[in-house]
Amino acid sequence: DFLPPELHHFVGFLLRGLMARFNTDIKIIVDEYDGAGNNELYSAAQAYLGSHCLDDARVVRLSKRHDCPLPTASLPSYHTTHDYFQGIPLQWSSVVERASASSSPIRSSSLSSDHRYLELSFHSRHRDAVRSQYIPHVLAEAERIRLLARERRLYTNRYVAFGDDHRNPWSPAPFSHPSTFETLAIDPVLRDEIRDDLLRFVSRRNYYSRVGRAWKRGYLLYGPPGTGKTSLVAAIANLLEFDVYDLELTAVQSNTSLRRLLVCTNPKSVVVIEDVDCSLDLSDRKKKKKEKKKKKSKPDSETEEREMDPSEGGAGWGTSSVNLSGVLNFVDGLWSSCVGERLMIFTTNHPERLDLALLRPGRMDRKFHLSYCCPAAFRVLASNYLDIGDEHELMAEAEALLGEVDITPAEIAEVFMRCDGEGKGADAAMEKVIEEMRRRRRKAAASPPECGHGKLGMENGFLVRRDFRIRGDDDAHV
Ligand SMILES: Nc1ncnc2c1ncn2[C@@H]1O[C@H](COP(=O)(O)OP(=O)(O)OP(=O)(O)O)[C@@H](O)[C@H]1O
Repeated sequence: DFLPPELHHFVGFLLRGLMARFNTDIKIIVDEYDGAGNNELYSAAQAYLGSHCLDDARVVRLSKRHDCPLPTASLPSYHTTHDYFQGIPLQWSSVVERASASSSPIRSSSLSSDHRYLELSFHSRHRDAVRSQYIPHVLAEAERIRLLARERRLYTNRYVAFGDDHRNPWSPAPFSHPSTFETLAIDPVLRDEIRDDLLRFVSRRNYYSRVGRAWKRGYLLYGPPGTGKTSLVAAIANLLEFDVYDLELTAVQSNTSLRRLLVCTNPKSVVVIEDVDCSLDLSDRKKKKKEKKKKKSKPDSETEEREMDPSEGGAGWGTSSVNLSGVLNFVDGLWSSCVGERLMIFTTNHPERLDLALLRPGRMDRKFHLSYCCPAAFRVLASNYLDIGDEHELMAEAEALLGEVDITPAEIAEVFMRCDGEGKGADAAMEKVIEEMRRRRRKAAASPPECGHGKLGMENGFLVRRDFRIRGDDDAHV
């Protein structure tokens, strides 16, 4: 009190200098923000200290993120904990400076008004060991803790639709589609083949890394509408307990956005693009070139008409500028180096409209044809919807008719749904379906064979396109 303020300052300065000579401790300050954003070292140290504190500290701060089943621990503010690394005693303190008390330039650049930091103290003789070994150790441990938490994530699978929130384009919801491989009415051989392929895929983490391939698989599900493509996607997600990312290509602005979306997906996910032939122009480039040539040779008025035809699609439908190259990269680009297994499923009613580059193995590893209802699939539907089996008196007739007419599982399911379950209702439902199939058979017998061109088929497991035109019964040009 007797000293003038200037002397105060000077004496304080001298005393601090003197104490520093005797004090051999060193302090490292790890700020929460580093001026440009979050300081990764701060988060890593908090994760490291959290797991450390859980073991022996008297006070621990716990928090839980919505997508993580386990809470994460950290060192509470204004608390201190001790650590030993290779015999070096270390002390960590969590400090918060209120806005008015702090003069840090970093605080002003952060969003929070408080300045949070961790203070690491240790003896000066350990300076090198701390810098070159302890800090990397903290970072590595934090990464290990992060991966462990991720692995322990509960995969109650989610349905994630593509939304318009720019920062979080995927809007998740719990996935609870009831479709399973047991309820699916498809050829049992095909069903088992798909199931085996999926189970082999998910169990082959090491195999994929050994052969130098990204751990991903692409499926093309093709076939007429109502044959169970969407139901199969749901059954796959349920079988593997994967999240479903439902992507609407036309809603994606650009190839870059498409890539960004994919990077935002989690491991153990199915990315689905339904009716891919309808969303963008991903048609065969060779075919398009031929068509262009044809167009040039046609009169002007006809050309204009074709240019206006929206059914031709084309990159840039609506406001989207996603094109074939973007989709090819999306399916098989460098993004696939993202950690974890991913399944990509495209569905279409018209596989012949897709560019062959999209169909090649590596992009579409397997192509599954879901076709009209076969007898085995019919039995599954009859059992699920009507609770009847092979012994039903009309079963044999229904199965015989299925060999003659095309009817989809969706159409049969709809007839079954309209009747009241077991007993008389089941008989009536069977009769209705049989009547409908008889009607189709009569119609088919009365009408001439259909003209068409460009058919798709499977040959030795490969998708093959045969360009041919049928003009009549015995006038087929291949
Ligand atoms: N194979 C099937 N097994 C069981 N149910 C089916 C099957 N196929 C169709 N269904 C029934 O028909 C409805 C339509 O099926 P789904 O949407 O899976 O067909 P899709 O092939 O995806 O049709 P689209 O090509 O028009 O999208 C579903 O609600 C489902 O109940």
